[in-house]
Amino acid sequence: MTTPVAQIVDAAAYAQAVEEAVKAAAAYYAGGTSPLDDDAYDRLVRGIAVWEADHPDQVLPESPTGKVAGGAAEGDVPHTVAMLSLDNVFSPEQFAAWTASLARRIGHEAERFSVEPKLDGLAVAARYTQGRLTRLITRGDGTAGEDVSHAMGTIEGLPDELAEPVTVEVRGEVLMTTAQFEHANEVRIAHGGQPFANPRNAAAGTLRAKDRAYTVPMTFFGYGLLPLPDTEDALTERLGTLAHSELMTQAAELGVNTTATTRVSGVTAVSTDEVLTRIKEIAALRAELPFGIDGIVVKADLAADQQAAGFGSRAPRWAIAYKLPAVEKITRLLEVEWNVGRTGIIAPRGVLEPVEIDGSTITYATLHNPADITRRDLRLGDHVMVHRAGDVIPRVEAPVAHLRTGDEKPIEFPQVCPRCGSMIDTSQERWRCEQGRNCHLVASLSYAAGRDQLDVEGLGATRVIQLVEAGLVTDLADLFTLTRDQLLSLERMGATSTDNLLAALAAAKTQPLSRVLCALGVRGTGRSMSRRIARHFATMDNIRAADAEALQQVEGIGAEKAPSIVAELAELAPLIDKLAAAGVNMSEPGVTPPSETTTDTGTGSATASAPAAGPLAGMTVVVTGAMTGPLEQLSRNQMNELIERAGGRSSSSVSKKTTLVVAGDNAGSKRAKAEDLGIRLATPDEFATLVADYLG
Ligand SMILES: NC(=O)c1ccc[n+]([C@@H]2O[C@H](COP(=O)([O-])OP(=O)(O)OC[C@H]3O[C@@H](n4cnc5c(N)ncnc54)[C@H](O)[C@@H]3O)[C@@H](O)[C@H]2O)c1
Ligand SMILES: [Zn+2]
Repeated sequence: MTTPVAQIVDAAAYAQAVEEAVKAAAAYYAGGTSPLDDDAYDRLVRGIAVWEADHPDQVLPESPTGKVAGGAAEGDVPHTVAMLSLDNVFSPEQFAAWTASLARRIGHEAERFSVEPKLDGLAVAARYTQGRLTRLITRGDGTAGEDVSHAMGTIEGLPDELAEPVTVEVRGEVLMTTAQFEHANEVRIAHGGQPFANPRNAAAGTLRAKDRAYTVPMTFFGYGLLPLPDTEDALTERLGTLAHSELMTQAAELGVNTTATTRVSGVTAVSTDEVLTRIKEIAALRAELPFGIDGIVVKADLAADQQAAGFGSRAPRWAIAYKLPAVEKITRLLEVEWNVGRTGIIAPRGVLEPVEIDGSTITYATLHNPADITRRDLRLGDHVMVHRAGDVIPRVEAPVAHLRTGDEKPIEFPQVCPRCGSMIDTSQERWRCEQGRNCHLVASLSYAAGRDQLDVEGLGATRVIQLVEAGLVTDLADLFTLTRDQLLSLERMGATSTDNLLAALAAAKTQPLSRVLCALGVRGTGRSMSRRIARHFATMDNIRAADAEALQQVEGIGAEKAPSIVAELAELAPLIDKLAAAGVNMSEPGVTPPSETTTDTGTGSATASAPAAGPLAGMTVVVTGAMTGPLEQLSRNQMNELIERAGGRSSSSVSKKTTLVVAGDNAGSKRAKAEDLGIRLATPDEFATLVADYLG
């Protein structure tokens, strides 16, 4: 992993960078939302450090470099021994370099290492006097911390009373497990608050908050145990001589939860290679852990090795954090899509400005549900924190509200099911299409009955829903076997409507193959593609007999699309058979089927239909603007059908390949482009004359 650095060009940029970092760190350590994600913050601080190395006489006193918590946290309770931070490495090479430098300091290789997860919470010192928990202190600036004793009793793993009446200080990380975080947000929302952005923020905010009307549990993991001054008992004397792993066992015996209870740590490894293997194992388990980790902490285990290595001003020299890639980044929420699942659940999905998280580019993230969007007050254009770990679906965690410009737009919720148009059941947090599992059926029937497909008049969404709900129709083919009595049994269905619908369905059976194919809703076969396929193959049997290669002879079907069309048609085989059995037309009028004999000769033009005849033969025609005169009533789809009946090919965009542009009233850019390219233009009237023989 590389460690990029913010470029700082002059003293003014330096001062600005320091100010930005100090503000971000202050928000971060107070449990608020920082305008920077961790990567961005680290980049900035590294840039500051680089500039300071070149300009040592211009270092600002408030600079975050070299300080615990970037100097952003403080307190008035002095620590007996400094509570330091950790230095970082990012790769096996950097880690090997660290162990080598450690060996130089100690005078030999470290005897053995303990390997623990780097828990993503915040450090606290818990003071026990004769076994009773008396004080809780944050890390602060390392020399003094804030008294957070009000949180005693709310932290699991940090008992009020130890198993023995000893006077010691336990150090460790306070965090929220995923379950605790979810619970905390529920409670907070119930009290009218905004949900926390992530478990770390939640733990920091909760630990520091005094006088809250409610308490939410957190969890403690100890990773340090030390004597307190002016005490003399048997334990105090021993503590200074114990290895880290032994200290952890001791802490556990006293009743404190330690990192050793996480299934990923407590192991002491002898060699650098073993440590690296362990690091890899822990990293691989990251997404499954019930709490967040941002790295792995490796410590020289033996007290003697630690003493020989000593401390720097910001971090001990006998421990190192092997950082894992950040799983959270800040990016922008551009749009919200509403997807309907198999069971009818309508789920919002955020479209993001692409952002790289842990090596993958993320463009979508789940937004949970509408209530969650409202609670978080998310808006389009917001900067948002996006979380992704392992193979888990990325999710939008929280808006970074103070980065708003005022141009953000509210997120619109759908009023009806975005797939089938039915009502939405909004009684649960997860919205659901009232059609449930039938949503897809309703949507596909409505589509098939649409104007550009089978054009069944009187079969709108409401009627489709009624038929599906009554159990009369379970697939498209069932429409064509509906009886008069069945229809009459439906509510609001009189004799006239029934007869009209039956007539419309009878007419639909005679629609050309191109429309039947389109009605099947095969992906990638919209109106014009269906027409091209139907004109090429002439019959449904021929289409179904075609393999991917044969399909690619149709203009616009490439190597990618062809196999998926073949596969989908194979899946639809029972439905197509059922439609044919119900008497639905399966051929394209006016097209000669490719002859069997030519197929056998394998001349290459095997499945091609006879060269198109008609006034538009060989021409590519684009229609734009409003049609008038004899063409006035024709929809754009009907115009395209007309073009193809007359032997031409219809297209929606003007290019060098275009032969003719039919430009009606208010034709805009397409007409202009045609003029630019010197393409022949025709008025609707001129065109109507040209294709007069083919007008319906
Ligand atoms: N987004 C922001 O604006 C912002 C601002 C400031 C800091 N940060 C982030 O905070 C991090 C730096 O924070 P830091 O200096 O407070 O600490 P750190 O996370 O770099 O490492 C030191 C801390 O690790 C913790 N820790 C967890 N598990 C441990 C274990 N098993 N043994 C020992 N210690 C363990 C301890 O609390 C210790 O104080 C960086 O990743 C930085 O990106 C972000
Ligand atoms: Zn629906």
